[in-house]
This record gives sequence, C-alpha cells and structure tokens, in this order.
Amino acid sequence: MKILSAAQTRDLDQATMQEQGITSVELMERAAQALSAWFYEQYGYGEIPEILLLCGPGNNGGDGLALARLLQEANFRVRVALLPADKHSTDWQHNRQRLPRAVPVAVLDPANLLPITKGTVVVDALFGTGLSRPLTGAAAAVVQWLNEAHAPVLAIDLPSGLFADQPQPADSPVVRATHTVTFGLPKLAMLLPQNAAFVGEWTVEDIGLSTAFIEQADTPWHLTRLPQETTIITNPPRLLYDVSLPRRDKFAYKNTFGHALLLAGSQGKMGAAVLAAGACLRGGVGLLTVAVPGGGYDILQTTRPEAMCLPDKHADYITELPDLAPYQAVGIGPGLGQDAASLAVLRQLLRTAKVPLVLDADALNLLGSHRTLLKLLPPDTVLTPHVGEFARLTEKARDDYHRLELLRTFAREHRCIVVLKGAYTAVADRDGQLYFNTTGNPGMASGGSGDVLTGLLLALRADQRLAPLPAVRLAVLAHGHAADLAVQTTGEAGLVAGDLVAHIGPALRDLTA
Ligand SMILES: NC(=O)C1=CN([C@@H]2O[C@H](COP(=O)(O)OP(=O)(O)OC[C@H]3O[C@@H](n4cnc5c(N)ncnc54)[C@H](O)[C@@H]3O)[C@@H](O)[C@H]2O)[C@@H](O)CC1
Ligand SMILES: [K+]
Repeated sequence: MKILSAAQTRDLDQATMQEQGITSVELMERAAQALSAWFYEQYGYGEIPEILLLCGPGNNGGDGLALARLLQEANFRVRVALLPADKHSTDWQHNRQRLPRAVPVAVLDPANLLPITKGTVVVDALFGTGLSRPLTGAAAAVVQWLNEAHAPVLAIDLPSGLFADQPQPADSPVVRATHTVTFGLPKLAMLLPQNAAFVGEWTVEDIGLSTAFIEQADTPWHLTRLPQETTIITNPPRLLYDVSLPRRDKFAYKNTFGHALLLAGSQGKMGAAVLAAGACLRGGVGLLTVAVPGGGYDILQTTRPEAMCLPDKHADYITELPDLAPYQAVGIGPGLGQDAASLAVLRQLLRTAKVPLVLDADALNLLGSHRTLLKLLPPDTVLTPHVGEFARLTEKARDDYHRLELLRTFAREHRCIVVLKGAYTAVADRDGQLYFNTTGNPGMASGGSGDVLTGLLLALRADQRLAPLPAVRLAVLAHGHAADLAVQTTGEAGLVAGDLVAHIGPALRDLTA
C-alpha cells in the first residue's frame, strides 16, 4: 500500500470524482458516512454521549457539518461550534445549509471559550490536509482550549495543526486526538513517533478513492501489511499479499532453503545467539551452522540440537571467521561483543563474503565506531539498527522526518537494505524506497526481540526463492505478526523474545501464498 503526500491526496480526490462521475459533495458524503459508521460502532449500543463538532472553514469543516447531520438523524445529541472565518469552501456552505435547524450552532469566540462538559465527545473538524501554515490566532486558541479540556477527541482525517507529510515548527499548536479516522490511505505523519500524542489510535476508512490513480502515483513511501481480502468478491475469498512466502514444492530439497551461518554470542550473551538461532530455524532455513565462542558450545548444542555448532578457540568471544564456502547467507552481531578480535572477523567477513549478509547489534556498533568499514559493505547487505544504533552509523536526527531522509540517503549511498526498528519499523532499500511495517505491538520492547529478527532475516535471505527486498519485508512483517499472535496469550508485559520464536511458524503459515 502507498502513502501519498498532501498534494497527491488532493489530486486523488479530483481523480476519483472524474473517474466515477461524482461531485465533491458526494465524496464528502461518503466521508461523513464512514465517520458516522465509526460512531455507531463506538457508541451505538451503550450510553450515547453528547457530541460537540468543531468545524473549520474548509472541507474538513464540511466533513464535520455533514457528520453532524447524519448523527442528528441517528438520534445522537449533537452541537456544532464554528471557527470564525471570512470565507468558507463551497462544500462547507452546501453542508451548512443542509444542517437541520434542530442542531444548535454557535460561532466560537476565542476570547470567551466555555468549559467543555464532562462526558462530551469532541469531533475535531477544524483543519485536515488543506493546512497550509502553522495555526495562529483564533485557531491556535481553540486548539489550546480543546487540549486543556482533556476530552475524548475524534480527529477527522488529521488532528488539526498537523501537516500530513512534513514537520510543523516545535510549539505550534496541534490537537491531541484520542482517535483519528483518515480517508483512503494513511498519512505519513501518522507513522512517526513524534506525532503519536497528536494522532492517538488511527484507522483508515475506505471511501472508494481511485485505485488507478493510486497505482500510478509516484511516492517513496509504502506500507507492508498482512494479506487483505480483495474488494472483488470471489468464492472462496481471495487474499492479496504485499509480500508472501512461496509454498514449498512437494519435492523440496533442503538446498532450496539454504545453509546459513550465524556468528553470535560472547560470554554472558549466549542467549542472543540461542534466540537468533531459534528464529533462523523456525524461519525455515535448510541448514544452520552457528559459530560461537568456545565457552558457548554446550549451551548452543543443548538448546538448539537442530543447528550445527563451530566453537571458537577463544572461550569468551569470537576470534575466527570460518571458511564461508558452504553458506548461502551469513548473519553476524547478536551478543557478539566488541572485542578487537571480533572486529577483525567482521572486517574479514565484509571483505570476503560473496553471499547475502545480515548485520545486527554489536556488528553495527563496530561499524559505527569504524565507519571506514561501511565502504566494504557488499550490495544488498541487511542492517538492522534501532534509532540509537542508526545515529551511530550516521548522525543524530533533528526529528523523525529528518531521520527518514538520513535513512533513505544511507541505504542509497551504501546500496544496502536498512531496517530501522521501531513502532512502524521502516525498511529502506538501495533505490530510496521506504516501507513501513504495520504488525507488532509494544510487548516487543524487551531484550532479545532484535536477535529474533536477525535470525528470521538470515533464514529468509538464505531462502533461494526470495529476492532481497521481499525477503526483508517479509521477515519484518512476520516478526511483528508472530508477536501479535503471541501477545494474545502472554499479554504485552509477559511477552518475551522466546515467545516470538515459538510463533514464527504460525506467522509464516499466515503469510504463505
Ligand atoms: N477534497 C475532497 O473531495 C474531500 C475532502 N475531504 C476533506 O477535506 C479536507 C481537506 O479540505 P480542504 O482542502 O478544504 O482543507 P482544510 O479543510 O484542511 O483547510 C483549508 C482551509 O483552511 C485554511 N487554512 C489553512 N491553513 C490555515 C491556518 N494555519 N490557519 C487558518 N486557516 C488555515 C485555508 O485557507 C482553507 O480555507 C480533508 O482533510 C478531508 O477532511 C473529505 O471530505 C473527502 C473528500
Ligand atoms: K481535523
């Protein structure tokens, strides 16, 4: 799925109207219907709250007015408060006229804003994708008043004051919504941690926007999602996959799934090696060999009998690079430590490897402290930094937008695939495209989750049937999906990395086309 800019979103609306022969008022009505459906779902069966709709002068305000009418017709108690303005959009005027007289309408007086009654649900229909500058004056006063009321807020399309695709100045006012309902496609702003407090939970409502326009639209931003049912009705229902694992051939041979080498572990950090090895095995690798410090031999052989083990001559950390000839992919980093001897192993690996590499954890820290090594990265090497590790590889980002630019530039410059781990893990490829992942949960924020991802990536990079980028997107999607399956029994606090390993099998089964 793509993510479009604010300008492309406006063109998408126009293209939809032309393609389907509908007016903008009709499109607005679809948006309002989707919003009213959201209200039925939330409040249809319980106590019905009073709803206060704050409407701005443009089409976002128009959505609010149309929604007020639909909610009033459905017997919700609604009130409308308008932002003072000289001009209103045509569709705003249309929906203002259609608003039943029974709905109380007031114009907000920024100098005299009355307290919001407890229990009222507020709809933020002040500004959406048409925001052209940060909010000041009356609009800023209203947003500040709303935020101070701590009422539940549903934002239409975007929380007012938030730009869809670029940062707003620090301290410029933005509505803090409890929930945002957006139309057609998510906006880039919704995926960034710096905006989480404004956006709240978010959902995307389908209002039948032109798929032909979306398909041809040029954008670097994409989403990777679980399989979706097609909108074309088929029997049995057909699933559409963003990325998928190919079904295994009946006569499959273990070479197809590759022989992977994992270099991991040091004294006190053998758990990282065990977790990564487990994930690689559950990820379907044909054969796995794990190179560990001598002191880790018994641990690995006992916990993962399916893997072969190469003990290093040093008891506490890895000092030797095994002969690479037998392997189709190599992973290095989990629990590795940063000893000079391990640095030499990493350098030699980068110099000699002819097969896909996956670099994580201490391998990234070593790269960060010896940046000349970056020049040695073979094309399509996979790096899996979290935000701190990424800053060590590049520079400290000013904000989340800047970090995305650094990420795309880094991946292009070094012709590698970078997996920036976070709430919407971002995968950047050598062409400058960026894919946000949509699976996973906060239970994954605990030790070992990253080691599991490394192992899974290694398995899918060793799989001879998958190209580099699809393999990486699939690994990230499956990793988050495994966590979403596991959390159903463990809860978020109780989720540990071992649970992720245990759920990789079912996660990959769901992603097999
Ligand atoms: N175009 C369409 O066909 C559809 C639009 N929809 C809604 O329309 C919204 C976009 O509507 P618009 O393009 O009219 O834009 P908005 O309603 O977001 O805001 C535009 C208005 O706000 C003013 N404005 C912008 N920045 C301001 C600022 N900082 N301070 C004060 N005033 C400011 C503009 O001059 C203009 O009057 C979407 O977010 C969505 O909610 C939906 O109804 C779906 C269909
Ligand atoms: K809004």
